[in-house]
Amino acid sequence: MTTLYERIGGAPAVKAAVDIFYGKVLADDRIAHFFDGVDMANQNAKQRAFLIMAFGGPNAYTGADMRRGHAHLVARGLNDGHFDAVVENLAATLTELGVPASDIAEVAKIAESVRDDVLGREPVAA
Ligand code: HEM
Repeated sequence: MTTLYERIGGAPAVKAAVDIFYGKVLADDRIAHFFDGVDMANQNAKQRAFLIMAFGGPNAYTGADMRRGHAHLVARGLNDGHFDAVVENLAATLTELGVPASDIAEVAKIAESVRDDVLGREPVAA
């Protein structure tokens, strides 16, 4: 049984998606300002880590890391609308790369699983 990460194309797909995704994020006035002053040398590694996690691939991050990694952004007002914008840009990137809608839906679900951690709040009861 192939994993979502493998189906999407594994590491080469991540590589292809990084530039498209990052270009979209930086062109998006809703969220570009969060990346002001972020170390560009680190950005590529960060984007890769982001995408591998979103594709359900092997990653070294936990929910606690996601809280720590975004706490300074929450302090700057990071909210659900910003999170939605990132997921939207990710879905648009994958659509451009020809990923089927069913797989994109699964990626969005994985992103949802870290929403409360990224936004620094306790999980809301379903
Ligand atoms: C599915 C949701 C998300 C995932 C999986 C994710 C993943 C990551 C990862 C792995 C890092 C690197 C952490 C580290 O090692 O330092 C990171 C940092 C970062 N994330 Fe996210 N992220 C998500 C949502 C967001 C959102 C919604 C925004 C803003 C709109 C955002 C903006 C940033 C920025 C600016 C950094 C770099 C911070 C810095 O270097 O100062 N992320 N993210």
